[in-house]
Amino acid sequence: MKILLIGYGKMGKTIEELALAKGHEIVGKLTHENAGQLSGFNSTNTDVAIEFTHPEAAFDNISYCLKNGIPVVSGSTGWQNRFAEASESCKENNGSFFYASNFSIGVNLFFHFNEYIASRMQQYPDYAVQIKEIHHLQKVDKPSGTAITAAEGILKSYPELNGWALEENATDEKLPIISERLENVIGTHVVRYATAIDEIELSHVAHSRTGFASGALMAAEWLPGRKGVFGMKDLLNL
Ligand SMILES: NC(=O)C1=CN([C@@H]2O[C@H](COP(=O)(O)OP(=O)(O)OC[C@H]3O[C@@H](n4cnc5c(N)ncnc54)[C@H](OP(=O)(O)O)[C@@H]3O)[C@@H](O)[C@H]2O)C=CC1
Ligand SMILES: O=C(O)C1=N[C@H](C(=O)O)C[C@H](O)C1
Repeated sequence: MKILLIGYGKMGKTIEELALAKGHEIVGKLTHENAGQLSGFNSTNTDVAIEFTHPEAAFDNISYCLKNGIPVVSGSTGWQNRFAEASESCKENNGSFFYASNFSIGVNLFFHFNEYIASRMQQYPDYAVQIKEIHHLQKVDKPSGTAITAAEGILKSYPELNGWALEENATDEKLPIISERLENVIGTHVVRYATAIDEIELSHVAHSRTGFASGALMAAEWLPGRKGVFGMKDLLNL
């Protein structure tokens, strides 16, 4: 496949390595410096774009692909306020759009178990629920996209909670998310149910970016030829 990498940072480079090993061709590698070259790509020279950039850049990159007939896989986080608009653009353009806040199979299993555990724990109100995420110092958004997806999975079973909030802004009716930034942490997520007596935790710890990159590549191989908005539940049948 002819793959366009929109974003050639930590994720773009890891995806490139896996894609080349699988015999794919990289037709472009876009960063801040050459972002203007995006206008040279279209459905005649690109089979699929993989977009891992920045909260400020993701929506425009995805829109460009959808308007120009390029199936697009995006993992950028921190732009969820425009996700509905991107989905609408996908419909209007009869496009192909795959989004995941986290592409690793392990995290998607974690999401699945998280929803099940929340549905059971909701019956034990003594247990206070919270999420903690830890990432490297370069991460620009907080909380992580993964923590937000996990929060949404919990909130389905906790109608008494009115959304999530970062711990520093949380009130009693919000699901608190603690965000920590530490050197060289790839991505750690923990859901904790605690009383004064004991606690129960579900955690996922990424040891490298390979899981994110291989999931994104799997999505890129799967997407072309399918029309609509898709996610990991579609790919993994979870
Ligand atoms: N869904 C998932 O599984 C995962 C998601 N992520 C998310 O992916 C995103 C990228 O992460 P990561 O690779 O670690 O970040 P990096 O900062 O390492 O790389 C970002 C890349 O995007 C480029 N970029 C920024 N703006 C634009 C633009 N307008 N057009 C083209 N390229 C642009 C940067 O260019 P330059 O270097 O010139 O600034 C850089 O090459 C983040 O939002 C992160 O949260 C990360 C890991 C997994
Ligand atoms: O920025 C990162 O590095 C990561 N971002 C994603 C997120 O915000 O959830 C996924 C992963 O945790 C790594």
